[in-house]
Amino acid sequence: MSSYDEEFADHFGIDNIPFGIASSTWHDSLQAVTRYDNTVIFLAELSITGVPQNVFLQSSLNSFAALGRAIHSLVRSQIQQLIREEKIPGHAKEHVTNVCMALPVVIGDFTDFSCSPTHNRNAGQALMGQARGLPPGYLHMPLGYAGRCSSISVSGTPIHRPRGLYFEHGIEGLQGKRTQVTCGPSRDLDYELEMGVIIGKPVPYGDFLSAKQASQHIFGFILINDWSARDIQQLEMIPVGPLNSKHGATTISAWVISPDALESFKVDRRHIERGQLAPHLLDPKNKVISVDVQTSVISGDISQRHKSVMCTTNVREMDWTFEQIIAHQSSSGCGMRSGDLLGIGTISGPGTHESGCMLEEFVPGSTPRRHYIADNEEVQLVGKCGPGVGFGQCLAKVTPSKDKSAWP
Ligand SMILES: O=C(O)/C=C/C(=O)CC(=O)CC(=O)O
Ligand SMILES: [Ca+2]
Ligand SMILES: [Mg+2]
Repeated sequence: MSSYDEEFADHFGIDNIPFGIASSTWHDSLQAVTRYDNTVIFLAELSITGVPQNVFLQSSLNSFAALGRAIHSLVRSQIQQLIREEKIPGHAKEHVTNVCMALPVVIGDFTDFSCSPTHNRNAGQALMGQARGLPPGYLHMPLGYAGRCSSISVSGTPIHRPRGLYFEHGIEGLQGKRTQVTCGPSRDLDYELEMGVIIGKPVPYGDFLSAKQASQHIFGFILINDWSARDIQQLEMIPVGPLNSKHGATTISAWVISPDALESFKVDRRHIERGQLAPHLLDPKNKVISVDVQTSVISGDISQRHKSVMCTTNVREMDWTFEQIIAHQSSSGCGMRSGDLLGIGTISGPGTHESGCMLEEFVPGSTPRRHYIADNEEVQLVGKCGPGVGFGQCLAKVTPSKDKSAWP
């Protein structure tokens, strides 16, 4: 793992106990780990009861996720007890900079929702040049689109600038005249600050969940950067939604934060003006998780790293909860597998510098602080709930497209 991960020791106190997948010189096969402070603990080395022996030696957390919340809670509390009693054996521990993190789960399906009213209003206007208002379904159900799994990578993995078809434009950007179409590396590569939920206990095909039942199927939460090539998106998304603009890359954070760790950071949700909801979407607890999230763009090389904070906001700004997006996704009877990923959408608040992506700064009439992401720049997302509980970072560098040619 990069030395920058050391900066996040205070996200991983005794009240967190996240789950991840890692290898190291001493543990050369990928396996299940947790993190306490700056120590990564290899779970197969611990005496933990209540789980099948080989679960922690697998190269993904899917089998562990499938065991359900009662087992996850039991394992978490046993780890906490071992840490408190200083009974973690030396050979189970490695410093965070000596391990290599991998994708925590094999993701079979990825859906990305769009639950921020601010993002919905601004993104449409910036892409199309005119105010659109909220889409007709927006207040009735969480709206989403199918993502792609083959290009999801773990924090620290460089991404390639996506290539595709888009309207040729000059400095006037996406608002320029939209006539000539070209094909080449995207010129308007953006990030999207998001959080996602990973499914634990599966939902059989044909069954569905209400929002009230959904929490039993949550394995945990991660940060997501839903990289978005805005020029490609502008040309392709009408009428069936984004495809290659979103599929070129998605970066997720390495540590899966459990619902148990987040329980004490639940707050009352803000009032949302909308009509009656379908019964499966009712969430009578009316609580949302409060996570302070931040996006930064990092330029320069290792000797002179310059970081600009682009956005600071909180996931409680969203109009739908994680339980509601799970309920909605399952309501067709599609079934859900352990490891499936559902993103909540770009987290944008209403205030200044609360936009979870750059596109929103390009709404006609506003003055963006900078252009989209250049090759060799890095984008860092960070999520923190409170003392000892956070997500660490979701970091990735943009490298040039493998093919830099342009057509025609
Ligand atoms: O609303 C639009 O025009 C654009 C939508 C998106 O970019 C899709 C998306 O990823 C939504 C989100 O992250 O909230
Ligand atoms: Ca998105
Ligand atoms: Mg993406």
